Amino acid sequence: MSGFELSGLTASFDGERVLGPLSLDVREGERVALVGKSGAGKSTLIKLIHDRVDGHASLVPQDLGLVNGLPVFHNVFMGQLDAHPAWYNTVTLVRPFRKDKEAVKSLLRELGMVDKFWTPAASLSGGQRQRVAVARAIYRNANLLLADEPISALDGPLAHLVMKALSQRFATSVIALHDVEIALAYATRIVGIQDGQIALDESSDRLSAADIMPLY
Ligand SMILES: Nc1ncnc2c1ncn2[C@@H]1O[C@H](COP(=O)(O)OP(=O)(O)OP(=O)(O)O)[C@@H](O)[C@H]1O
Repeated sequence: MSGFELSGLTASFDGERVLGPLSLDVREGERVALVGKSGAGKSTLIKLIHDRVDGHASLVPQDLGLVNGLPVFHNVFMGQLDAHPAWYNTVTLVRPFRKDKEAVKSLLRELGMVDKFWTPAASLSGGQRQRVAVARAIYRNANLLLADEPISALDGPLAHLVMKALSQRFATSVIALHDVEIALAYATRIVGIQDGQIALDESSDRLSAADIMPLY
């Protein structure tokens, strides 16, 4: 699965509708940025898409979902847990295979994190944790990327490094981004969420930051 066509997307909390009903079709090769103010419904939409594509996506959740007691290597390896039999994953916990170590190392090198290979996730900074979650999503190697604010803890150059790595690896993606300039630079399509509805849906080359600001 890479693109998708979803309709009837809704979410409610405590009986109150916070999202939808809305439809979202994403074609293969589209890079969609979800923008909108805090609380608009971006995270909820990403979670719904993830549920509806039945896990056939690489996911960077907002809470990252790292296992603090495990080193960076194992956290990244987790991206491919379901690609291996249980015995392989159990052996990897104690004595990882060389080919997996090399593959994870090369990814971490690209993200400027190779020196943290054996560092427990609990000892990482916020930006380092974010890059581990990004590495895990890349390592999973799905055809679709779903990411919720994957660069919110990164400074300018690192934010660009991560966005470039994600753009190179995933032809099709839906990424919630609070940085409008980055959204315009990396996405092919901007979907603006306001009060749980799609308030803007436009090709990014037809938009400027000023067109997006009314959403905030
Ligand atoms: N677990 C929850 N329980 C109750 N309400 C929730 C829950 N999760 C989200 N909401 C509500 O749903 C709405 C949409 O939240 P959501 O996290 O999707 O927004 P967002 O656009 O991702 O915001 P942010 O940019 O701050 O992450 C908000 O009003 C929020 O308060």
